[in-house]
Amino acid sequence: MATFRCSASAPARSSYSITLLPGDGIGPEVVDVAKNVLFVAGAKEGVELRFQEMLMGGAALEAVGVPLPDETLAAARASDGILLGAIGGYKWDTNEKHLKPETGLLDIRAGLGVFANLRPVTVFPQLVDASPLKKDIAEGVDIMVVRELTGGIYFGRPRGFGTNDNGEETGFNTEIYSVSEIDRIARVAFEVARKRGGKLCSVDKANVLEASMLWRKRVTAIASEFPDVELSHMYVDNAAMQLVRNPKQFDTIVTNNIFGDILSDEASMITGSIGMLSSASVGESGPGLFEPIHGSAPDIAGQDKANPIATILSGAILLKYGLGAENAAKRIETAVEQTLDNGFRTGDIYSHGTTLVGSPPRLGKTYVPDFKWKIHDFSALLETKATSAKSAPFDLSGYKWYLQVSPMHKKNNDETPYVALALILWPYKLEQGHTVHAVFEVSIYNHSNQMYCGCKADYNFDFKNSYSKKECLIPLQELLKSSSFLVDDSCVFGVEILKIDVSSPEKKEVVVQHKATTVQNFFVQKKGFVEGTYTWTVNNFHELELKNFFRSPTFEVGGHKWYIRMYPRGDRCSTDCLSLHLCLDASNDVPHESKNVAKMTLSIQGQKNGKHVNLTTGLVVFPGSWGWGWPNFIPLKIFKDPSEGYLVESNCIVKADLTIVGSSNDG
Ligand SMILES: NC(=O)C1=CN([C@@H]2O[C@H](COP(=O)(O)OP(=O)(O)OC[C@H]3O[C@@H](n4cnc5c(N)ncnc54)[C@H](O)[C@@H]3O)[C@@H](O)[C@H]2O)C=CC1
Ligand SMILES: CC(C)CC(=O)C(=O)O
Repeated sequence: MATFRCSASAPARSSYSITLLPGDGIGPEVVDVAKNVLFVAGAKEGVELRFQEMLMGGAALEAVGVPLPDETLAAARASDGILLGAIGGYKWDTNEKHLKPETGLLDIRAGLGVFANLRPVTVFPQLVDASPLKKDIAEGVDIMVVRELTGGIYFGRPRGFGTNDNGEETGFNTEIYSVSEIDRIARVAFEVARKRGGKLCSVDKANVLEASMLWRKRVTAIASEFPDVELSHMYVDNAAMQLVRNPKQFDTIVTNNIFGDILSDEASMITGSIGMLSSASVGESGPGLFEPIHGSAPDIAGQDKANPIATILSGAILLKYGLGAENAAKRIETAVEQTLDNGFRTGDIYSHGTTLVGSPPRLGKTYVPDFKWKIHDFSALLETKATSAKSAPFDLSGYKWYLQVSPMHKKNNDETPYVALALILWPYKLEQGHTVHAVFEVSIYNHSNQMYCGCKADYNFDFKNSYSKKECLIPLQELLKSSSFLVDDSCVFGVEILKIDVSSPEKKEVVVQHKATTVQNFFVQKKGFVEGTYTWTVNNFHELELKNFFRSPTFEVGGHKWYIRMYPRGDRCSTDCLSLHLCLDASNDVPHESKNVAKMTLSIQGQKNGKHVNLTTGLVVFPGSWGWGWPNFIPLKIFKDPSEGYLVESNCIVKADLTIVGSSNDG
């Protein structure tokens, strides 16, 4: 007799509503990823998923003052399935019980009547090395923990704080189970065990606790309904030990609420990380609640470190058991396996020789951007070894902006190259003392779900800080292997500027003018880059030093005439540095339709020890452009220090290396 709802038997439909409860900490990060995965898997199998995000936990406390708003419970009840991230955080740890995020979680479980919590503990062969247990112990482990979820000590009454006979403060809880509560979870567990290896181990503390004594009595009684399942009993302290000594002895475990909570966290480590364990909570009727077993992990929240697999797999069980959409679920399971096969790992499951990736929650859905930049022949861009490429400028709200892509950007302490984007504000229009605070989204187009996805960022631009921080979007290897982002060796990047605040002596607010989208194409030359080098020896620096700037003779590379401009005391954007720019000669006629894209390196040669100062950037030759360079090329103190060898007597040597890597046009 099946006593829990499994909608594999529900009538197949093609459209379902899913309630998302992102919650707190890493909850929104992992739910965002899982949502995208669910969307794509569903779409590929003709299953339309309509998502509705509701408040819960600390997020709900902040917004409406309660951890489980009535609307959230109502929306969850009315939907076909619920995907929950995690709740909780330091901020609410000392709140009164009814104002704790955890109370919201207990209330939704009770409110939905999801008394049976199924937690699969499966060691992926690819992750055996990530397990802290020896390979021969961890390999092949496949356990199902069936945890009772709406009874026991988490809900039992009386509970509270009091005073004992000595006048001392006390805290107390009640571990209580009724026969019907035990019988129904036992039946679920026997059903589950019957479909698996046919072995059920009931875990309790019947040597001490009355609630456990009743538990053992009833589980034994229910066993008579399942003669094909072999039942054993184990005390919880022994079970905790056996799980690390010999986990393969277990097939299905059934236990109460608190023991299930603790033992499944322990068991998760056999698989490598708590970030791997999904769960399904089901009741006799109504939608199921699907959630990773981990909490909100405030220690890593917002740091791009969360492992989203537990939530992604919770999404897969939602599809399979919640909606009966087996094929879409299978797609997700296969995708997880392929990701692991391809060697991608978040930090919690990282092992030597694999590729460390951040959880990609940063790739949340973004607006369709103001500025779209399509890079054709992306792999050829990598061959140029360009550290970055810059778009031609686009105009917005009275300023000139650029997008910069760095295809191999490395974060601190992380060897993984990422494709990163930065927004650049052309600084020369900014007055001293003006700061432009821009809130923006940088994104990459996902061809699979036809969405731009990326992350939100903000930056205070001023005339000395014209490049925003580089925002890592996706590991380069992941981009190269994906069919979602890279199509025909092309990918599309974007930036949407959401808000601009200018603080200046006459403080003004700028209304972001969302005009027609600007589109640019960047065609990377597949081979045969045009290259040129020019060396300029300045013989009389001390004489020229009195000028604001001076220039080299003209030289020609790639059909353009160039010269180098030096500001011996720095340009208006520099701070005690020598400024160096590469400029286009006025006689250039730059065509409107297609502009050259180049990589340039300027260097000042070390004449004593061969230690040169080199700086490299990408540039686009567009009508009206006159130069590119660095206000702070080298501090004047170092440049003029005779021991450094950059200025010898009054001589210095400047070199320009130019490579035309492609062309750009307006799309
Ligand atoms: N279902 C839920 O929403 C649960 C919520 N909580 C709440 O979460 C908060 C933190 O509790 P903790 O005891 O620290 O447990 P936790 O599960 O949030 O974190 C324990 C450890 O595991 C790591 N971890 C967890 N999930 C991870 C993931 N996906 N990827 C990589 N590492 C991960 C964390 O960084 C931390 O070091 C508390 O407020 C607690 O009440 C705890 C357990 C369950
Ligand atoms: C946060 C608690 C309410 C529950 C818990 O730890 C869990 O169910 O994993």
